[in-house]
Amino acid sequence: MKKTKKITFIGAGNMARSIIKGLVNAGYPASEIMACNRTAEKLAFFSQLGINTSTDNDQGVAFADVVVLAVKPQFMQAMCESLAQHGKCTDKVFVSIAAGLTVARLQAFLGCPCPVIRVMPNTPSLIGRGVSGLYANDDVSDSDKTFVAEMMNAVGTTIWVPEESQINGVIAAAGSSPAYFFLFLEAMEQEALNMGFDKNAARAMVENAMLGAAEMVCHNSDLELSELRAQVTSKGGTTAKAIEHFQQQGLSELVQNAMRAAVTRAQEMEKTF
Ligand SMILES: NC(=O)C1=CN([C@@H]2O[C@H](COP(=O)(O)OP(=O)(O)OC[C@H]3O[C@@H](n4cnc5c(N)ncnc54)[C@H](OP(=O)(O)O)[C@@H]3O)[C@@H](O)[C@H]2O)C=CC1
Ligand SMILES: O=C(O)[C@@H]1CCC=N1
Repeated sequence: MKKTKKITFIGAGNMARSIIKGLVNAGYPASEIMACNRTAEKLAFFSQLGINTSTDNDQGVAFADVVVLAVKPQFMQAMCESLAQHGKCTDKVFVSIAAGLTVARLQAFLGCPCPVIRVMPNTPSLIGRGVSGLYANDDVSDSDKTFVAEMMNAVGTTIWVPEESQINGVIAAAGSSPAYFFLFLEAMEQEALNMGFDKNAARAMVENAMLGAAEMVCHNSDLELSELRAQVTSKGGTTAKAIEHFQQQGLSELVQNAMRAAVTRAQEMEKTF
C-alpha cells in the first residue's frame, strides 16, 4: 500500500482474523494494526502476529485512524453506543463489515455523522484471495475511500457498489458463498467415503478437483463457465449423466433460492438490529 494508517479492529473473530492475517502476510506493518476483543483468549493468536491487542475498545479507538467494526450485527449497537459515550469517534473513519446494518443506522449508533464505509468481505481474505464489496455515501472523502479500497485490495479483489442495497447482493454472491462451496465439497467427500475411499484419498480427490477447477476458471476468463463445463462433458458419457441429474433436480433454481434467502435475511437484519 502507498500509505499506511493505524487500523483498529473491534471484534477479533473469524473475519477480523482473516483480514488481519492477510494484511500482515501482504506486508502491512503489524505495529500499525490493533485488535480489540471483549474476551482476552481470542487475542493470543493476534499477539503472535506481532500486532497490538487490547480488551479495551476505547484504547483501540484512541490508537486508530481507521476503526473496523467487526462484531456480530446483534452486538453492534451496544458496542458503538459505548464507544460514542466516550466521545472519541468524531475524527475517525469507520469501516463496518457487518451484514444487515446500514450506514444510517451505524451513524445513529455512533451518535455522529462520521464517515462510515461498508465493506462486505469473505474469509479467503486470509490467503489473499478474498473478494469484498464496498459502499460509501457522500460523507466519505475520496482519500478515505482510496485507503479502505487499498486495505481490502491487499487481501484480495474489491468491487464498489453504487447503491447500499447492493451490499446484500454481495453477501449472497461473495460474503456467504465460500460456505456454499464448502457444503458442496462436504457432500462430495462424504459420497467418496461411501464408495470406500479412505478419508485422505476422499479429501485429496475433492480438494484437488476443486482447486484445479477454480484455477481453470481463473486462467480462462475469456471462456464462458458453460464452455469449461462442456469441455468435461463427453456426449453420452459419465459427466453428462451426473449433470443431467443436477439439472433435473433443479440445481439452478436451488442456487437462486438460496442466494435470495441470504438477501432476504440481510433485509430482515436491517429491521432487527
Ligand atoms: N465470517 C464471515 O465469513 C463474514 C462475516 N462478516 C461479518 O463480520 C462480523 C463478524 O463476524 P465473525 O468474525 O464471523 O464473528 P465472530 O463471532 O467470529 O467474531 C466477532 C468477535 O467480536 C467479539 N465481540 C463481541 N462483542 C464485542 C464487544 N462489545 N467488544 C469487543 N469485541 C466484541 C467477539 O468476542 P467473544 O467471542 O469473545 O465474545 C468475537 O470474537 C459480523 O458482523 C458478520 O456479519 C462479513 C463477511 C463474512
Ligand atoms: O453469515 C453471515 O451472516 C455472515 C455475513 C456473510 C458471511 N457471514
